[in-house]
Amino acid sequence: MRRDDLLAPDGREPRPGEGADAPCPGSGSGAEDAREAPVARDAGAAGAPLAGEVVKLDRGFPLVRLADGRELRCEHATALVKGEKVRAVIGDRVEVSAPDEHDMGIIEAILPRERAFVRKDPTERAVPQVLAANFDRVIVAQPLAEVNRRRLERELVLAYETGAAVTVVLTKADLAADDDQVRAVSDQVRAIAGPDVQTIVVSSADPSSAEAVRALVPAGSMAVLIGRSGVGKSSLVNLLLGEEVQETAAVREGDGKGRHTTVSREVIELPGGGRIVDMPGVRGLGLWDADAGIGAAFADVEALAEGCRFRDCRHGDEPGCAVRAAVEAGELAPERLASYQALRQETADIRERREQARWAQGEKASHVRISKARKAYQKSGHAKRGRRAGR
Ligand SMILES: Nc1nc2c(ncn2[C@@H]2O[C@H](COP(=O)(O)OP(=O)(O)OP(=O)(O)O)[C@@H](O)[C@H]2O)c(=O)[nH]1
Ligand SMILES: [Zn+2]
Repeated sequence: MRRDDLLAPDGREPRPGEGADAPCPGSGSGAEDAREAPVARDAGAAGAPLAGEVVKLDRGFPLVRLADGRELRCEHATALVKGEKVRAVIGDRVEVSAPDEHDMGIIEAILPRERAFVRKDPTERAVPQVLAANFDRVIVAQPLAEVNRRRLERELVLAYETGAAVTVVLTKADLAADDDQVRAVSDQVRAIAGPDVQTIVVSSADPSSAEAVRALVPAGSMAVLIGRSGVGKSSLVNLLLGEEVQETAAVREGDGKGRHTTVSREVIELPGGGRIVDMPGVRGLGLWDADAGIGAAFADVEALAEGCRFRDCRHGDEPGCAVRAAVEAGELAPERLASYQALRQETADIRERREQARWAQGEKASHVRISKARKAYQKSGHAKRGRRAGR
């Protein structure tokens, strides 16, 4: 997908589905089908496309909520997906048609995204993958008693890169040894996340702990919730809802169906009018465009780097490196510098792969142009005449 697909467009129409009453049920199959109202065929088929928003994505087809609140399963128009790997993602605003002969709607257009959460496609060498669009906040969940610093740094880079507001939620606080551990971990996380990021401690043993999170997702806004499997995202969503809507691991383990991992992505309406997307299955978080994200997540390192003698200092063994000096003076943790350098290297590598891919594609395209030109030439008869003349 082209980068400009992700850029901010103009003013927006009101979000379709805003103020809808019932929260979406869990990811169990079948439940959502019941809510799919048959679309007024003539409305779409008559010409004017219907505005909608992708509110659920699972292994099947996107579920689009139309401006009037009805929901419709959709497939992509062939013209939209031909050649390019364009797919509507959760939060996308789309235009759909509903032709008479189809039992599904057709996504004719995906409107430019105000914001997108993008990672490197884990199955491809140099292809981006958009996971969600048009949200206002990214909530990064980490288990308080087992914070994975490197994963947190990566999650923060990706979250910052979106340009949305960022919050860290430390989950399962009841598993902490004592209040001292809660305070110590919160302080460490604050040091990593930076002074602008709010860090909230929650526990499903204390439902009121989620209040501070709910306050960050006011009416009309949407948050996406990321974090590794089992960190307690679904449990947090249930706390925010005040009821069991998202199925959690414990529920599933109980019925002997093995470890549950949420597979669908859906927009969930919260009681206060805000909306949240539980983003499951985000295991690999390969960086795509991440320069701004790294700059924001490692603002401390970049501020120090201003003092390096060379503008392109890699903070290795260059003379006059202010960053290394800070490490040696004990002002910057060596592992933080190591993370910074590793993430910078990762973006440099992906950039190079993109260049290579672009180059290879350009070569393929010119090959096609040459063989087309050759065929046209041969068809025109010039080739034969040329050959005869050369004899
Ligand atoms: N002790 C304790 N356990 C919790 C808490 N929150 C969640 N858990 C447990 O942690 C496990 C995983 O919780 P989930 O909410 O399903 O985790 P998830 O992040 O949604 O996992 P995926 O759906 O795989 O992405 C379950 O067994 C929950 O009961 C908490 O605050 N305290
Ligand atoms: Zn340096």
